[in-house]
Amino acid sequence: MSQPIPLSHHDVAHSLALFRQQSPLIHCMTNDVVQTFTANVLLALGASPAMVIDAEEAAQFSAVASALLVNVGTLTRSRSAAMLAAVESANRAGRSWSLDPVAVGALAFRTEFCHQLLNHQPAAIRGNASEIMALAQEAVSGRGVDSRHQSDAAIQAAQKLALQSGAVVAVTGEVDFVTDGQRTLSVSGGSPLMTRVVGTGCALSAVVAGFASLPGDRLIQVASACRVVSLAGERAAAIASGPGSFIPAFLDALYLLTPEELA
Ligand SMILES: Nc1ncnc2c1ncn2[C@@H]1O[C@H](COP(=O)(O)OP(=O)(O)OP(=O)(O)O)[C@@H](O)[C@H]1O
Ligand SMILES: Cc1ncsc1CCO
Ligand SMILES: [Mg+2]
Repeated sequence: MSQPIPLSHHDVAHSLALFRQQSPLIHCMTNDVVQTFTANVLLALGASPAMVIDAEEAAQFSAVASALLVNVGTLTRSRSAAMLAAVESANRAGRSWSLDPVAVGALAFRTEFCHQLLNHQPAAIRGNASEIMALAQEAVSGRGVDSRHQSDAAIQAAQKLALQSGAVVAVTGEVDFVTDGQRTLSVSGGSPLMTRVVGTGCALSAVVAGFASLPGDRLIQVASACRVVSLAGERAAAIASGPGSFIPAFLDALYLLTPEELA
């Protein structure tokens, strides 16, 4: 398997232009902590979020939305049934779905559920190093929702997970690595401040779900999602004085990003 190569600026510019043009409708089945932030991130970027969670409605909606996100951060038994119904319906309708395996490996029910979901053809999986290593069943000591591993330590796990599941896998941290199992791209940028507010990873996963639904090379689309978010994060951090002012600056930076300046 090849060494990571940097994502090209030209590819990010092209993907963002396509994302804005298509304005995907993104069905988010996400955790209770990040609902509003996730919706605001998608709106700032020019997509349309919808948080539909009842099992029957979710199955109905995932068949018509552009993309589905499943995030297990505040999973319950009944939510897992609704998520599975939505995933199966998205697959039947030929829609792509993506997974954020929050704290997988640390807790039994979500771990079992995430492994079950891997059999349902996810288009993309986005997690931190602990999560990606747990999902690929590498030896890890998961601590919950924060990663204890440098993302580069998880590259091999990400490649293995991509080959096992067929998904493009993004493992995020100081540098993000995105792989289809054969090719691996690196995305730098971002800011440590992104880890001092809740939900940047979860919102990134919703953006990944949207980009993964675009036509073209899915590896490049998912890496572009990571770059759009890391660039907005680094711009916001440059003007924020702490976590409180970071959030509005981050939404503004997402809104103001243009394909022209990315190229
Ligand atoms: N040390 C860092 N330096 C720069 N950027 C970072 C750093 N750590 C994380 N990021 C960026 O923050 C974003 C979220 O990634 P992270 O790996 O922190 O997700 P996460 O652990 O799932 O977060 P959460 O669960 O709180 O939503 C990504 O865009 C990533 O590139
Ligand atoms: C803090 C927290 N607890 C469950 S989900 C969540 C947000 C994950 O990023
Ligand atoms: Mg997370």
